[in-house]
Amino acid sequence: MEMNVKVINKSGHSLPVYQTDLSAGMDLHACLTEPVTLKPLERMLVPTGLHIELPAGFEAQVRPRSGLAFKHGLTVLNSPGTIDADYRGEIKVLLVNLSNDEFEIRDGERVAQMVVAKHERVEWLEAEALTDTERGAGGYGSTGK
Ligand SMILES: O=c1ccn([C@H]2C[C@H](O)[C@@H](COP(=O)(O)OP(=O)(O)OP(=O)(O)O)O2)c(=O)[nH]1
Ligand SMILES: [Mg+2]
Repeated sequence: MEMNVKVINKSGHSLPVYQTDLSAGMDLHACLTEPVTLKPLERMLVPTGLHIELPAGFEAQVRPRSGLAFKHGLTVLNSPGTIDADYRGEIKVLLVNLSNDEFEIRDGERVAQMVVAKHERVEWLEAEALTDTERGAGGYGSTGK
C-alpha cells in the first residue's frame, strides 16, 4: 500500500526500507545532529525525522532489532510502541540500554524496526455472563511447563 510520509531534518539517510523481499518490518534510522551515548539502564527518545499518515484501521508498531538486543542489550522500552493513525508528530523510538556498557548511537543508525498492521476497534456489549471455555480463568502457567 502507499502511504504519505513527511521527512524533517533529513540528514543523508534514506527513508526506511524493507531490507529483504518479505521483511515485515522496515528499519528506522536515528535522525541526530550529533551522536548520543546511552549509559547502562539509560533510556532515550530517539528521533527518526519521520511523520506518517497511516490510513484509518492501521497502526504502526515500533519494535526492537534483534541484533542490537543480542549484541548490545539495546531494546525498545515500550515495545511494541504504538503509532496511531491520527498521530502527525515525529515518530520516536524509546530505546533503553540494558547492558553494562555504554552504547553510542550515530545519525542514520538503524535503531528499531516498524511494522504496519491492521487493527480492529471494539464496541462494548456489556454482558451478564461470558461463554464457558476449557481454560476458564486459568493462566500464568496453568497448563504446566
Ligand atoms: O514508540 C512510540 C510510541 C508512541 N509514539 C507516538 C505515536 C503515538 O500515536 C503517540 C502516543 O503514543 P501512546 O498512546 O503509546 O502514548 P501515551 O502515553 O498513551 O500518550 P497519549 O496520551 O498521547 O496517547 O506517540 C511514538 O512516536 N513512538
Ligand atoms: Mg495513548
